[in-house]
Amino acid sequence: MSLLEFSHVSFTRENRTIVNDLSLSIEAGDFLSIVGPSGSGKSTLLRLCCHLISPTEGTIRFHGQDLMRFNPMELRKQISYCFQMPYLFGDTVRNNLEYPFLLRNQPVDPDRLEELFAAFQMSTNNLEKEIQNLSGGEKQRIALMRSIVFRPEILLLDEVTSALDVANTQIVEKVIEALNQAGITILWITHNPEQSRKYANKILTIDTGEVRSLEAIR
Ligand SMILES: Nc1ncnc2c1ncn2[C@@H]1O[C@H](COP(=O)(O)OP(=O)(O)OP(=O)(O)O)[C@@H](O)[C@H]1O
Repeated sequence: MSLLEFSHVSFTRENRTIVNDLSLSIEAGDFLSIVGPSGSGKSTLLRLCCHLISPTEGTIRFHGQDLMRFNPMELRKQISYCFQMPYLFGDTVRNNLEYPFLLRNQPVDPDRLEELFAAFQMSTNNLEKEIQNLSGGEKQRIALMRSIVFRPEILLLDEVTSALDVANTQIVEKVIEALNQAGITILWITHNPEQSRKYANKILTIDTGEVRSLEAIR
């Protein structure tokens, strides 16, 4: 059984088909790069994966069960989505990184937060920084940290290095590679052709909402 399976999925809005009859199987441990022109439906595909939107037609199965039947809040603990435009809330970085613990009624684990900052080669002093004072690249990394405080089963990444310099892009790539090596399934939208081939075992090319190719490269 595939971990996540799309069969004949379409998504239509305002008489426009954004995803068209898409079928795709994602296996546990896959590292899938998603590429394709702007507006081809890549983000829409990720939104479908964690039930931020529902298919107009077709079925998505997670562990063999209809994704629409999972409680969306519970589902998003297992399938975590890191948005293209980092969405941070509250006043400080700490508010954002403590939120996943609150959601699970668990005490905040300072060691886990330290471990995350160490992985991203950032100082824990950033915890007290105000969101409005963060750079675009800092926001991107804090949003990514928040998505992985608790390791999800599937991590959905939407151009998460677009605001980062070369050095920080490499740091983030290594974090993501390590997560995949630890068994987390990754679906990663990237516009960078080199990045798309560096770590992935499969490359999905979509265009006008349809699968153009699914290439196994490892
Ligand atoms: N809920 C919606 N209602 C109407 N149009 C939508 C909706 N969601 C997406 N679209 C449109 O569908 C198309 C595909 O959008 P999507 O964000 O999935 O593309 P993308 O491949 O991720 O693009 P980019 O690479 O530029 O981020 C776009 O033209 C977008 O405006």
